[in-house]
Amino acid sequence: MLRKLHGWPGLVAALLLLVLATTGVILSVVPAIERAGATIPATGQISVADLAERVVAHYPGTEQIERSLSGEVVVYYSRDRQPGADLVNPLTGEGIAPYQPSAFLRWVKNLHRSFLLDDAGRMLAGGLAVMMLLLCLSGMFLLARRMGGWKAILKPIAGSGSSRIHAELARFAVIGLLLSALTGSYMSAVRFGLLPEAAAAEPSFPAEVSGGTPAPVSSLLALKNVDANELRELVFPYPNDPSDVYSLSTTQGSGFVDQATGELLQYQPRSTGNQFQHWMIRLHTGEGLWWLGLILGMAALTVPALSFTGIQVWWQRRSTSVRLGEGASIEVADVVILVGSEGNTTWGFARDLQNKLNQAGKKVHCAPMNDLAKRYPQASVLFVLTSTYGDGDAPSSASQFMTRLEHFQANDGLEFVVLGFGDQQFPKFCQYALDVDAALSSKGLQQVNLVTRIDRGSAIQFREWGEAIGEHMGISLALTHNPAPAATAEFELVERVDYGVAVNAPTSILRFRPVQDRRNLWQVLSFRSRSNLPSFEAGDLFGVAPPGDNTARLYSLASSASDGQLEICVRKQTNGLCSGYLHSLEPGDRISGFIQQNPGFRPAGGATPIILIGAGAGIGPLAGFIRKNTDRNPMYLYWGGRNPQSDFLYQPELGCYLDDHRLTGLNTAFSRSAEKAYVQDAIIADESALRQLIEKGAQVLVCGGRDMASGVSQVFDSILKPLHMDVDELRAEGRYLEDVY
Ligand SMILES: Cc1cc2nc3c(=O)[nH]c(=O)nc-3n(C[C@H](O)[C@H](O)[C@H](O)COP(=O)(O)O)c2cc1C
Repeated sequence: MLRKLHGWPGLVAALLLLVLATTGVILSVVPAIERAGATIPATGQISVADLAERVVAHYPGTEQIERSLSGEVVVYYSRDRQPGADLVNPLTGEGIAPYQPSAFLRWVKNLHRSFLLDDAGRMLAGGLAVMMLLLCLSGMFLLARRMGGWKAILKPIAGSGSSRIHAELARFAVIGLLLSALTGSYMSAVRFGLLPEAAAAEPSFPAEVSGGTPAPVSSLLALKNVDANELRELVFPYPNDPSDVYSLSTTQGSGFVDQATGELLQYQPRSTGNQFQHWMIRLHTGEGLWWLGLILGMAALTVPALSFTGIQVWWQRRSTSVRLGEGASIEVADVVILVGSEGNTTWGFARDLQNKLNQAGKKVHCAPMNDLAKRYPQASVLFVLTSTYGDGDAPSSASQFMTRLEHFQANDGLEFVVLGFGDQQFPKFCQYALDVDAALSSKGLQQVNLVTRIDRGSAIQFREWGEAIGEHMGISLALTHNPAPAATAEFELVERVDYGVAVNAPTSILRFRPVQDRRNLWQVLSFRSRSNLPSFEAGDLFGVAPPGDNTARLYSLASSASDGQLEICVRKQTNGLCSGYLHSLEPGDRISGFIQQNPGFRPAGGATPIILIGAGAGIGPLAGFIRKNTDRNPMYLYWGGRNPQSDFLYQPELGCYLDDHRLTGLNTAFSRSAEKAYVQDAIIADESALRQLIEKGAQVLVCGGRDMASGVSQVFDSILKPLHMDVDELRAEGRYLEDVY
């Protein structure tokens, strides 16, 4: 609801608000410019009587003196029967320049007030001010929710992209925008009679005046008693008319002054209501408060960017908001999927899961977590897919889940699986999923496996989770959802190094450089780089689809963006469509591909010892990690190939890395040489050294084929046994990472 209240008015009003904001920015600097050009006497330095005397000395035909809240003093006079108006110096009364209000500023003011449309336009502007007020208030609550509460509102904002820029800008500008919107709404409401207008202090003309000989203006007591800085307006009596009076208006009130006695007549102070109204106008215009004007102007300056990023966020949410039908009813469903989502991306994953379960013959019921039923009589598995929001909190479609869970009755044998969607950059990574997992366990449900945490919508992690769950359920669960298919870019092969042909394992190191294109307008506006290429690290993935096939294959990257090229290590598979295509490339050939981040497979930073294990082409990302180890942290590589003469991938580079200590130790095993050993054998041979490293907190990264990885994890379980640990435990601590295919 809050989000709808924020989104729709924002979208409708964005264009008109841009007009209001742009004109507001222009008008906001006027008080500061006026203030900079005005001479302001010190308080108590001169009275209105002094000011009038000095002005009259230079302008004998003075009819009126006006002082703006910014301090500009204007005299209206008549000379040789011609009316004139000049800006004057209040200290000397001398003219500075003819007073010529800017026609451009008048036009801007009219555009700001009424879109140049009189009352209809004023009503529209008033409506927009109210809308802006709603946007500011709903936005403040959304921001507080995003930050995990009001107390955290000033903390650094996590996240990325337009949503983060929108939140940063909004936090900076909200007070200024709120003030402009509130005062603007008030002024419109008063103008259209929705709020009472406080009567202005308008004293009635005095019934009696002394009618005596006019005294010099400098001697009139009522004018001597008022400081010049308090003056708003002094209208002079009609010349040679002793029955006329001075009309005086100050910041405090209004009255008349007898031109002979100097007595103040019919004085009326401003009412509190009038003062309030006056302040509301000043707070809106910054008149007389030049610094406030500038603050309001800076806040208004953010409106175009807020509109742009707001529309982007709205569009992203819309394009990911395709929900599913509920599918099977609660009564008959044998699988239930509950979804916790704030920004809708989790629904895309849920849809894929639901489709694939349906394909496997399951009757699936899918609903928001807030719709948790009291019972699912036929269900044997409950999936909970949830994101985390705020500071480890529930997303909006799960806000009621924990309360509803208290009344939930699980049928016997109901198993559950929690899949968390989050972002590793947040300190409480997938915290809400962990909380839900603990709550379901405490209800007596059986956990299928530990919570899996998906980082930044990783399609790979989701696919791997699906494989594991499918295996458990005895069905094929080939999950393919990818929330943001990456934009492809063109790459040119610059170098290839071939290995392994003699041992029937053709493997090539392929090095590409991105082909630079001209950026289109959208890329410029959204700060995209020329080649569509995001920043990447070794271990991230390069996606390529072979000609005539839309499905991309993913290859682990052996280089990072700072290397200026994209390096992959590819083994040619028998009948492999994509690996065959890549192996057919010659330097100068071009291909298109994309980069997908894989933050779940990176070595921990700092002095933590790193154990790298791989076989065959799995060495690619591992070689990339070693290349980047310029801090010379302890790094050990265990790698298995076929024959040292034929497929010892990266042999020259590894020699250099050992020499310059980027690599601390290298252990190899070759299956088609005299030793006939696999990488697991090299690991076993080094068992006690590895155990010591693990005791020191080492992290293990494994890359290569699935069979090799499962062999390695078994070997590690045996190595860890004397430490009363196992691979699962290391995995849960983020100390055992795998990139397998
Ligand atoms: C304001 C905000 C706060 C977030 N807080 C967390 C958090 O505390 N922990 C976390 O792991 N992810 C956090 N995330 C990341 C989201 O959980 C992640 O992007 C998720 O994929 C969003 O899924 P949804 O669009 O279905 O809500 C946050 C994201 C945003 C925008």
